[in-house]
Amino acid sequence: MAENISQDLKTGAIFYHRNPRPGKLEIQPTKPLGNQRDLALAYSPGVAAPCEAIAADPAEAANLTSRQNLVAVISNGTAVLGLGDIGPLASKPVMEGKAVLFKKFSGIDVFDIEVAEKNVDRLVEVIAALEPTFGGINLEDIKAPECFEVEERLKARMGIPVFHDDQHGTAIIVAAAVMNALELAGKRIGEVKIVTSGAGAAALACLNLLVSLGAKRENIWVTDIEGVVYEGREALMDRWKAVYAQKTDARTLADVIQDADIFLGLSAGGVLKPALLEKMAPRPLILALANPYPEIMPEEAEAARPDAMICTGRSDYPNQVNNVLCFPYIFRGALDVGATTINEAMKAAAVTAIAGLAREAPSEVVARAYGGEAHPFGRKSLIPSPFDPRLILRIAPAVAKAAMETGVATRPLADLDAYADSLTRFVFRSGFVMKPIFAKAKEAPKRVIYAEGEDERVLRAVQVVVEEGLARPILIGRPNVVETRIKRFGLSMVIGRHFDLVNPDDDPRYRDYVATYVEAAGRKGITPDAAKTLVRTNSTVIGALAVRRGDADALICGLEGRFQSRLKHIKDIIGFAPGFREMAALSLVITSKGAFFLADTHVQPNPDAEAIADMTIACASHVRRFGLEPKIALVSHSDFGSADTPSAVKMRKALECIRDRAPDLEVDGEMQADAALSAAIRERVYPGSRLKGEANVLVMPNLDAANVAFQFTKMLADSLPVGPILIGPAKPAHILTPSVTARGIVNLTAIAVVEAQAAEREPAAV
Ligand SMILES: NC(=O)C1=CN([C@@H]2O[C@H](COP(=O)(O)OP(=O)(O)OC[C@H]3O[C@@H](n4cnc5c(N)ncnc54)[C@H](OP(=O)(O)O)[C@@H]3O)[C@@H](O)[C@H]2O)C=CC1
Ligand SMILES: CC(=O)C(=O)O
Ligand SMILES: [Mg+2]
Repeated sequence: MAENISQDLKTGAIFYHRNPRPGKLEIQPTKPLGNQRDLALAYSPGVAAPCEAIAADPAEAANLTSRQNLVAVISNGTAVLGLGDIGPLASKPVMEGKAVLFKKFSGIDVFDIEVAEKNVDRLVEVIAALEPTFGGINLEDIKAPECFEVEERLKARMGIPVFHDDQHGTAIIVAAAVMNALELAGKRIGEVKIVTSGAGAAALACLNLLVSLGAKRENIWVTDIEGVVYEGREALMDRWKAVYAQKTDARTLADVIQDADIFLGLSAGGVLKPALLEKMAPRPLILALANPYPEIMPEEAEAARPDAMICTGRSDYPNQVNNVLCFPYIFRGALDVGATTINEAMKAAAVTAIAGLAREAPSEVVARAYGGEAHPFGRKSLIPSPFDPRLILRIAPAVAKAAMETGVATRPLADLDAYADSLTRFVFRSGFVMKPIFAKAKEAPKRVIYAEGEDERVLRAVQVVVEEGLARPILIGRPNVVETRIKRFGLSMVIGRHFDLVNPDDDPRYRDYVATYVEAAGRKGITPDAAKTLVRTNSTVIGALAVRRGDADALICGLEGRFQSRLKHIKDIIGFAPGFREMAALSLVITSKGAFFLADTHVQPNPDAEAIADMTIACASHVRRFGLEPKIALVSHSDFGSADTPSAVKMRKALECIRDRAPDLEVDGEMQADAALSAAIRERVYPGSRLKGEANVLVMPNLDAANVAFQFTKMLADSLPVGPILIGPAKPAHILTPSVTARGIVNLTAIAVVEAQAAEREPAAV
């Protein structure tokens, strides 16, 4: 079928695999190996200690080696995609590809193992002997019927999960699509007629799973290259296929497709002719899943049957049935509880989780992956997209729970909710650090007004805010525009029910807002006429006035335009919190090495020592809201008095002010950034610093330093930025930057709600 891949894609794929170095994988150590001692720990003689511990107690292998996170993807190359028996060496790019997907989607390490062996007995021996190395075995692209026997025998022999993905991964996704399609068509699984093209690994496994979910064997008609599988047929039969043999005179697909509700194609391209579709039952489900060229192209199927729901294996059409929707996550759940097998209950849990996710509102990541075109649940969105970041969050915990309930978990989890939360590390890297903020926000959600209520990122964020119960959103925007966009982006929130709307073209409070604006900013150059215009046209002004008047508890504005002009409106209208002479911005970067707060990244070009002290003390209370104890470094080019430049002197003076005003803060300076982040380096330049360990708050001498450090870390460390958190307004207000994502807006919303809660308790707290 390779001739059906475009020449452009072929050339691109060869280039991709060849450059900049051959293949798609490398192995990375996870422990340091920087000196003699590391060498002695990692290898001889130190390594003897973990060896002995495992010899004494094999369960220790899960604590002392990478085994519990290591899966073997094993093929003998006999049924590679739809390419057939191209041999183990030629299958290696597919197996390396699976390794990449395992790692990227669920953090699982994989050794791809291509075995030159077709004999079932010998293949089983080779694979069974690998048990000490791995936490699980993913069999791949081994042809039917041998694959059935290989898997059955390995499952019986091995104490770790053995999962032939072409069978069960495919079956799980197909079952989820079938459940959702039947729901939309108003049909019951026990009553539908299913016809297959293909009676191989994938097709038979799909049928077995559908039968376990309620499909009736007598309603299933199997066809393959020899035609209908009937009782008494001798050519190309095996005992797995024979299970579905019908007592019939029908011999071809055309003979059995009459009134079929489901066509399940797992065979070869082009075998389903449009004329046959006309015979199918109303609202049929067509699963044309041969790769890369389906049994029928979706355009042809749709032309013949406009009422059909259509799935293919391809990424360029809706409803892509691809086993990547499942294998990274079913193994994640299985490995995390030390499952000895992947059983029927675990598979059923995965089906339910996938089917359920398709019914949730589409996520921002999915919309971006599909150029803004994500379909809400319906005939074009029967199953989730492979890019849906929620797959791991839904599937892995469901699978882990099912493993525990059926007694196959050797390391059961004490707290499944905590486990589900921990999986956010694979998705939203802000997950852990933001967790306490989200939890606090949900306790007492506040009214947050969004100045750019028509913006796509804001609308997507507000959908999440509503679903997670973080705040009561108020959007500034025109009702018809907001409504149309909600529909276009496939969101489910409803004006008035889930959020409120301020229509800038027509709001009964217009006169009151103008009066408030004149009262707040009349002495700052805002004339009554200017106020009238701005209250109609400037959504930041409207939002800030709503916060000042108590119609909202916090403001989120920005995305596009100038930070400083928004800041001026906030200063003019909301004003300063008691004790503040200036505002400042605290930005958080979450990296693989930890979370670091930087100040002032956006507001004061060159703060004096007093202003540095003000912002440092204010930052400390913000950092505590994240459940973190602030460990603050006043950073500079100078290390504890090594230079007397004006900025070094300023930072030393700032330290004195802070020590006077907040003697208990763990803060020191001035110091270089490496001394801030490494206690060992700090100890060398100044033994006895009050700052211990690694700083988590770095206060910079000026805006250039802070902003450059922030942007540099954001880009080079592949980190996730949160903020900027505006410090110093009388009530919470934040200005988004152009690069913010919907997830970033959700984060800032939660922060604003927690600030509003604090401001309610203690007005000086913002
Ligand atoms: N979208 C997805 O997620 C997945 C798609 N697939 C695709 O499904 C197909 C089958 O894979 P798999 O089950 O692993 O392979 P197998 O080799 O185990 O099975 C192939 C089956 O298709 C039958 N077949 C082949 N050609 C025809 C034809 N012209 N008409 C009718 N039946 C035919 C074969 O019959 P016989 O044995 O008699 O030759 C056999 O029953 C491949 O195209 C593969 O890429 C597989 C897994 C996942
Ligand atoms: C997707 C897959 O596993 C196959 O086509 O074989
Ligand atoms: Mg495969």
